[in-house]
Amino acid sequence: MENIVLIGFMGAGKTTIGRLLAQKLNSKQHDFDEILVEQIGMSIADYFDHFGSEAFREIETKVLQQSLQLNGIISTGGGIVLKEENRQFLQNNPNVIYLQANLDELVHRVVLDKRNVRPLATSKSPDEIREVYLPRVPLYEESAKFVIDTTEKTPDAIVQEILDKVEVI
Ligand SMILES: Nc1ncnc2c1ncn2[C@@H]1O[C@H](COP(=O)(O)OP(=O)(O)O)[C@@H](O)[C@H]1O
Ligand SMILES: O=C(O)C1=C[C@@H](OP(=O)(O)O)[C@@H](O)[C@H](O)C1
Ligand SMILES: [Mg+2]
Repeated sequence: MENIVLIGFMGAGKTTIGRLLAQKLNSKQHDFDEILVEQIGMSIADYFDHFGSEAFREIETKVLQQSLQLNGIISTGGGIVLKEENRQFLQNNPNVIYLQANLDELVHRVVLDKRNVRPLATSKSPDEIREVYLPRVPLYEESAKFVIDTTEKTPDAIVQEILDKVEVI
């Protein structure tokens, strides 16, 4: 099976949808949230505090390069498109899906998600989150083969939409 790579802003559902897709396809999920925490040996929030975002982005790029060699469902982190180098890797992959939602819904989901502390979104105002979001939109668009609007859709409906779009055999 070709891999399927999910990109998009924080709260887009990359982790949630990736998990469901992997179950449905009887495949493995490679989730950046989990892989990065394991590699850095602390929470992402603590890593940002101690070492800063640049160091985090370096590790994230290595994780992307390793993950793209694997089969399965790859749930990236929302900042993966910031580096040109990463965008090129993504453009060379056949099944990169941009999970999109309107900003109000993304903010709402992130605020409600108590399992994850996101240094660039948790405890920020909606205006501050918009400042992070807006410059990223064209980067997600240029990195993806397919775009799926997840606003007001259930995870199951989104999974079905993805399966209708991509070649998974
Ligand atoms: N389609 C959806 N509708 C409603 N809530 C969702 C949807 N997808 C994800 N969520 C919720 O939004 C939060 C962030 O989801 P997550 O999968 O961690 O996003 P990401 O990995 O893209 O940051 C979680 O609380 C999750 O349950
Ligand atoms: O958008 C970002 O810069 C980030 C997104 C997070 O992952 P999710 O998109 O899975 O929340 C995580 O990698 C880190 O907090 C930075
Ligand atoms: Mg995630």
